[in-house]
Amino acid sequence: MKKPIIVFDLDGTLVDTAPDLLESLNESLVAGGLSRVDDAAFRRFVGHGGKVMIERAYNAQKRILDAIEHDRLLSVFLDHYSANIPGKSQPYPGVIAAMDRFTEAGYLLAVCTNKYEKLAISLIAALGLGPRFAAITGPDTFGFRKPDPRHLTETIALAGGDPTRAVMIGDSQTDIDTAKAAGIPVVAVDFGYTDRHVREFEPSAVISHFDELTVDLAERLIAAANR
Ligand SMILES: O=C(O)COP(=O)(O)O
Ligand SMILES: [Mg+2]
Repeated sequence: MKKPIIVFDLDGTLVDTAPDLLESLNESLVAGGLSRVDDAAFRRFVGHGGKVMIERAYNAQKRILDAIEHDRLLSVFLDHYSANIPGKSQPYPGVIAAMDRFTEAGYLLAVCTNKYEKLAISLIAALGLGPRFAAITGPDTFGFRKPDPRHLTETIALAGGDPTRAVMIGDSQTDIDTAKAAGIPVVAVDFGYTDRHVREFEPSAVISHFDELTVDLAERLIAAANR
């Protein structure tokens, strides 16, 4: 029988990557002659990967970005980001203990992120978390990215998890929309990267600390989804 599975989003959910993403974004904006952005602005731009983040920062400064310049700045961003992994990034409080609880209860763990797969794998490895995950997938793993539900369903399949006993954990509208489209319950953390409160996107549950992510909560959400 396939195992139940918890699928984590990465940026803003599993790991607080904001200081490093912001630094690398600013590196690319300065390379393009734009002003640096602050942490609050960054939270409006993140969620769909580095390329969209740069595009949103450009739009906010009312500048036109052609395809060649976009690719050049994405390279600046990616080179800076990958050279600095893990930087100041840290797993959120309580997330390691939460992963231990689920592993002990027989769950698989996976990561489904809009960060490129290579960056996600190297960040997770640098934090010493790699062996915990049955799959780590990015937008380039299958060729579709959240909110396309196939990014989530294919991650579950790759990990060997049971799609009828799966829960997604995320911090943004992107994650909530993805899970809903896949028919999978979703727990939103309220400490991640979004400029609107996650409650507005109507997740199955909201938590403010990983201590609240119990096996009992996951089982209740799975039971409700299968009724
Ligand atoms: O890098 C991003 O824009 C989002 O990454 P996430 O899907 O792990 O939140
Ligand atoms: Mg996120």
